[in-house]
Amino acid sequence: MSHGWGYGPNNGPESWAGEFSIADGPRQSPINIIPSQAQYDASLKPLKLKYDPSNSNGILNNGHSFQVDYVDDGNTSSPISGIYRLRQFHFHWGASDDRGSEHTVNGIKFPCELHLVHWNTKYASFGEAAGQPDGLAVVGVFLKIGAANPRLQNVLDALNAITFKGKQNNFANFDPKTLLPVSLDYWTYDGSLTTPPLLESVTWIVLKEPISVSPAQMAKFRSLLFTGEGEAPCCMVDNYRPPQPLKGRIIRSSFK
Ligand SMILES: CCc1c(F)c(F)c(S(N)(=O)=O)c(F)c1F
Ligand SMILES: [Zn+2]
Repeated sequence: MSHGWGYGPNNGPESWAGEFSIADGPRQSPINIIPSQAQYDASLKPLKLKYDPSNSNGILNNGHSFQVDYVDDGNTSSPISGIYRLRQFHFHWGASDDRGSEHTVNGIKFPCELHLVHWNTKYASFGEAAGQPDGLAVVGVFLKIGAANPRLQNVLDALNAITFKGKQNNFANFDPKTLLPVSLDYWTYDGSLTTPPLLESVTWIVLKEPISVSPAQMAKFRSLLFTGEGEAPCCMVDNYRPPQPLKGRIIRSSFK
């Protein structure tokens, strides 16, 4: 019997506050972004993302999503004001194309959302940074149904080997910068992890421009399982937390 948090009827986002009281905290994520209410901030720096593909370290089905991990003790890249290191990237998606993203824009849900998780190297480790209000920076990228995205294909082809929870495989020399859209215009706000432990340590950087994904590619995401080998299979879908109360926070934009 699998215990612990998840996305099912008995252990999903509405139940997380039972074990993680910060779920009702002042800076929870995701949120609904209303562009007309965002404040343009000319002092926001352009996003400079630079990664070393040789640091990609493997792909893992962690039972909630899948993630591509990066060796994060190498040289640093300075993607956001300060020195941040890429730790991993992962996705959230729906059972159908009408839902799946965590952030929404004017209440619109996208079928999928990519998260690139970075930590602030003013702290000694990811674990320490995750407990600090300025410890993490996550870049969020929406995926929108359209033409097949060739840059996603290497990642999707690797999913066949990690269908079950706990499965991992090599995944070398992948530059996640190739997944980013042309425009790096973004919204930014102070938030949290969107999964337990829901720590309020994330500066969110949500890109305005989505990348494309085809219906067939979305079916690849949905071929994963939340469950392990030998368990009754449960499709890995709808692994997203819905938008949380803004509680007076300001959303800033890097663009007019
Ligand atoms: C604890 C590892 C972890 C996650 F599992 C996670 F889902 C996210 S999220 N959805 O907020 O980007 C993180 F940022 C993160 F660091
Ligand atoms: Zn995420």
